[in-house]
Amino acid sequence: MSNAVIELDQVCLGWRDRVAVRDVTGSFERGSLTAIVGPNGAGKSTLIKGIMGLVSPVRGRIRLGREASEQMACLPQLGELDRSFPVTTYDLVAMGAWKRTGAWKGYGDAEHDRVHAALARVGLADFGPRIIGTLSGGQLQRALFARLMLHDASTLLLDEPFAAVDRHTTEELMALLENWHGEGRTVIAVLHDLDMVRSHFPQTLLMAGQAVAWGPTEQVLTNENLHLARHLCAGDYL
Ligand SMILES: Nc1ncnc2c1ncn2[C@@H]1O[C@H](COP(=O)(O)OP(=O)(O)OP(=O)(O)O)[C@@H](O)[C@H]1O
Repeated sequence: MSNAVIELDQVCLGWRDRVAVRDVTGSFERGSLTAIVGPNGAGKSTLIKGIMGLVSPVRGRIRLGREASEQMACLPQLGELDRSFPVTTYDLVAMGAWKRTGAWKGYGDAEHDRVHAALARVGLADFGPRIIGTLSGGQLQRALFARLMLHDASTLLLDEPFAAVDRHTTEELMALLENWHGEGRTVIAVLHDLDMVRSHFPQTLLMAGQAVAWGPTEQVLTNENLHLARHLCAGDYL
């Protein structure tokens, strides 16, 4: 499968009797940095869930290369996280090491050091003991980025990583994301800010139930394609 980490072949994904993603074909190349954009309800999160294996295709195939199937990590939408769960910020971040430590092995010094380093890297050095329900939206998003660092995965999927985050935090988290890309990881992020996509993401997949366009960002985010996406998701907006 050439340099593709994830290949989609006429993928259709749905919820009960409703199709949310229709006939998407294409691939994410190893080391690429791709934004998935589109109006509300365009199927962006559903596609991420399909790639993660949380939703099975009703038609078509999603093929993961070996490194993606063994080393994939996801940053979920903030709304999908149960913030009332009584877990500390430290423990939330440490969960990222689960694949290395397993459920019973416990944490060695090296993993403790990694958690502290990740917390410090996202500006939460003193927040380890705080229960996650007491964090602001931006602080929680930083903690989720720290958890992704612990995963140390080669393929990273991020669903609206900058939602509920101020400009300063967005810039810091975007720098982290670009750093992962610079390290050769494959990064896929669902975003709404098209200016940010234009300035930071070389590849874009524009969704509107189906793939309207997929390729180099400047060729995808044309007025014509954006108009078509709005039309296909009538009633919604970009
Ligand atoms: N858990 C679910 N159960 C039933 N339908 C769902 C579920 N999640 C999403 N859908 C439906 O699937 C379609 C695509 O939703 P999805 O969340 O993938 O869109 P999105 O592009 O991520 O939207 P947004 O930008 O608003 O987050 C919508 O019509 C939505 O109502």
